[in-house]
Amino acid sequence: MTPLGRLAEVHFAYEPDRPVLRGADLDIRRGVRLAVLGPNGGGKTTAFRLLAGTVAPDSGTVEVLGTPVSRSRRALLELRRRVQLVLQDPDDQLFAATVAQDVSFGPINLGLPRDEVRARVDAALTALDITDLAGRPPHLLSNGQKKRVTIAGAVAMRPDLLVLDEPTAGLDPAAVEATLATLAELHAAGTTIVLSTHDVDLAHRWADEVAVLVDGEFRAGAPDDLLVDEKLLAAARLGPAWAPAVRALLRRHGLEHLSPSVPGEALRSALPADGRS
Ligand SMILES: Nc1ncnc2c1ncn2[C@@H]1O[C@H](COP(=O)(O)OP(=O)(O)OP(=O)(O)O)[C@@H](O)[C@H]1O
Repeated sequence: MTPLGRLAEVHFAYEPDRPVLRGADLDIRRGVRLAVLGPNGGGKTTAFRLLAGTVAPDSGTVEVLGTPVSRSRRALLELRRRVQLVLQDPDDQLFAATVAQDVSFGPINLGLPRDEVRARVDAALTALDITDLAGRPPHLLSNGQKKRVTIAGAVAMRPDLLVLDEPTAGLDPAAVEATLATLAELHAAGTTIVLSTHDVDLAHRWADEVAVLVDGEFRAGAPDDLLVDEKLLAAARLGPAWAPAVRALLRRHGLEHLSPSVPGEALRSALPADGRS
């Protein structure tokens, strides 16, 4: 089946002698939750920008639904319906006088009727739990609130593929959980989601697939397989993950039905007595 998004043998450099992607291959299957991990400056944002058509590869192909991404005006407008990229820093994306105006910008640009725009904006603000912010100027919001507004703006476009650059960076733990819960709802509603993160445990518990970007190339696979590879994690400057280790421990005790993300008390009461001390 044609993947929703694909990078094949992609080479890319902003400056000729500083390659960022060096033959990168990545398939994004429809319906997947894919976490992309890698060191600072590794090229995660760049790969996302290629998918969104804001930069073009030096060689290789970038495709969305089997069609090469073209940067003509018309093609980019069509691409915006399919792929929405939420940047890491919300200040790079927010510019309207109010939150509601900001979220309505994309749907208005699509030329949708006014009622449809209003319905989409209402639905997006509700999905992100920010209806109370609708009339506020974005620049007066906290970073976490701004992040939710930028995600709402992308959601209002009803994309097939939602790409989020470090959506949980800088959020307090409750906001991280709220963001993940929202992403779970969007995913359940049929959106394919790709996010980047430096948090291996978050990737492990959230993603169906992970892709680790090292030396300009992706290694992709199942979280349980890839995120226990200490050499790979070290190469990607990522810390060792607790979750895969806990899962292995649970398996050893015949408790594989429990999730490593089960809160501590439930886990303790479920562990055999010798594991409790
Ligand atoms: N507009 C630009 N012009 C020149 N170099 C750039 C530009 N944008 C990014 N780079 C360089 O490209 C490389 C990859 O950057 P990119 O932002 O894709 O990495 P990243 O994996 O998203 O990093 P981080 O984890 O820090 O967000 C870095 O070395 C960066 O300095």
